[in-house]
Formats: sequence, C-alpha cells, structure tokens
Amino acid sequence: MSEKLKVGILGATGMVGQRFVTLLENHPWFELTTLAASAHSAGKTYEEAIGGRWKMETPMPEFVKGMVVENVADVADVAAGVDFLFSAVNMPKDEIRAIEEEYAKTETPVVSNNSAHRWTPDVPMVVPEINPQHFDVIAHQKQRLGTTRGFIAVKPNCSIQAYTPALAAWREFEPREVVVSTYQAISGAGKTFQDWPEMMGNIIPFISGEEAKSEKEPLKVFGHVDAAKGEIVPFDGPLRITSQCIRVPVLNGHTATVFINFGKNPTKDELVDRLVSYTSKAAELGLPHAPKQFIQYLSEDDRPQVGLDVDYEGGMGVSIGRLREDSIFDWKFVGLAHNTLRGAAGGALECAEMLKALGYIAAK
Ligand SMILES: N[C@@H](CC=O)C(=O)O
Repeated sequence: MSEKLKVGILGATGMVGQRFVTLLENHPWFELTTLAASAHSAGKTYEEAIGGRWKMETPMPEFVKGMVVENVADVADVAAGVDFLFSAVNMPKDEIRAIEEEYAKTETPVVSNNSAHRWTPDVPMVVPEINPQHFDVIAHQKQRLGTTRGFIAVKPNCSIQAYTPALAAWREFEPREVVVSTYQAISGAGKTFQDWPEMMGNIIPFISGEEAKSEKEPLKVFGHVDAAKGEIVPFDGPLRITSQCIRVPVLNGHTATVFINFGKNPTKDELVDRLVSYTSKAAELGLPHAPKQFIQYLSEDDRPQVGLDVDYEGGMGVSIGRLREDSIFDWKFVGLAHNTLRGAAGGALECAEMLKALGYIAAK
C-alpha cells in the first residue's frame, strides 16, 4: 500500500467523533491528521477540548492528545490539510447541509454520519454490503456541485441496521408488510449512564424523528440510480415498514423485533440459507472494516443478546435469531447491530474504505 490518505474529522469532540478517533488509530489506509469542532473547542489541544467527556471504552489514543483542534467554520484551512473528511458535526440540519456542501466544493470528499443529506436525491446513502452501486450517483452530484473530486456520501441511521440486512438477504422473496420495534441503546443519543442516570432501570418510548427514519430509509437503500434524472429513486414496490422506536437501558447495541410478510413465502431453511450465504462486494474487496461474514444466524432461543453478540465481527456484523413462523404474519425474527460501530462511525469508515477501493477517494 502506498502512502496513507490524510483524513480529518468534523465534529471530533462528540461521541461519534470520538468513535472515529478510536477507529482511525493505526488504520492501514488512512492517517488522522486534522480534528475540527466548534469555536468553543478550536485552538485547544484535543485532550483539553474533551476535558472529562471522553466516552469510549478504551483510553484516548496518545497520538491525538496534543493535536490542536481547528474550527469547523474555517473551511478552507481545514480542507487544505486533508484528502477527505468524516463529518459528525452537531448543528441545525440546514447548517450541516450547507457546510458539508461547502467542504465538498473545496474538492474534499465528505463521508457523513449525519442525517442532513440523507434525502438529498443525488447523495448516496450506503450500507457497503447492500447498495454500493449507489455510489454511481456521485458523478451526477459532482456536476451539480461543479466539482471534480469533491462530493458527499452518507450512511443510513443506526436504527435500520438490525433488520435491513435481513430484508436485503431476502429480497428474492419480496418482503411486503414489515412491523418493527427497535430497542435502542443510550449511546445512540450520544450518552453514557454517567450523563443519563435517568435511563438506569428505565425505558423511554420516544426517540425524536426515529420512526420516520426507520420506516423510510430502507426504501432509499433499496432504491436505484436513475441516470436520466441523476438521482436515487427510492424503492416503490410493495415493501411497507411501520415502526416503534424505544430507548432502553443498554449502553451499546440496537435490537429490533420484526414481523414480516412476503410476496413469495419462503421456508425456514431458505430464509436461514440466504442469511448465512449472503456475500457482498465489501467482503470481496477485502476492506479493512468489512466483516468476513456480514450476517450470523443464531438458532438458540435466547439469542441474539446484547451482552453476547453486540461485538460480533468487531461490532461490524449483524446478528439474526428467533426466526419462527407467526400466527398473523408469515415470519418473525430478532436482529441486533452495534449502533456506534456498524450503525455510525464504523459504517461511515467502511463506506470511505469502499470509496477508496473504487477510486472515488484518492490523494489530492
Ligand atoms: N438516532 C439514533 C442514533 C442513530 O444514528 C439513536 O438515537 O439511537
């Protein structure tokens, strides 16, 4: 491998920013050279800017402690030092949309964890194992932005990652009505039990905006690139998803319980076979963070469990279990995915690895 690509993090001090920092320590392809955050953190060393707010399970890597944090608003300066950026900025959505485009227009690719651009029609929203072909729309986006190498790519919401992989594996059976309840960890809200003690022994049946994301984002993931329109058209077949999203007292790991009807009702053996034999371009390309086996099927009655399964494939794999026939729907099952790895920074990092492998991201 030639020289590593220089990468920066916009929003480096938040929980997702911190996760990017830990994932980029000793990354084989990328070197973390730039940290940017709000004016409040700018000018401080990363260690000073974080203060007592380091929320990762492992200590802050030594190499970032003394790095001086730049101001996210200093677009030209931040962009000058990197080949591409991860975005985890925390601002109002319209400001995120504007600043991510500003960065793209400096000819700096932006791989974003934010929801702000997920419904911009020419911005790909990609799970590398499911819809890498959506990166084709980047050519159209670059035309709109007037760039040659700058663009924005995003990953979908963490809540969909525990069940959308199973729907992808079962597409030939034509998933139709899907009823999903998600049980979401507190790290999805950027919190630990120290800063959210009310969550100990508690359940909160509301996560702002989450149900709309859980129901609609899989349709964009299953959509197609319309070359004439220069955009991604969401799937308009018979798949309909309804959801309830619940916050539960778990640190990491979003669980989903799912009821599903199919157009072509499969057998259990067929369903299990499609899960365990699921392959993808991400695995073929040997991306550093692509799981070797994307989906594991667990036959034990009490799996998947957060405590046992959340770190499957380094937190980048998805666990499916409790697959059984239902008395009203065709089938039901339970899925589990790590929300800050597969569902957030890890998913964005794997997108960047695929963009590099496909030639969309290169040295400036
Ligand atoms: N909005 C989610 C985080 C997903 O990215 C949550 O609150 O858990």
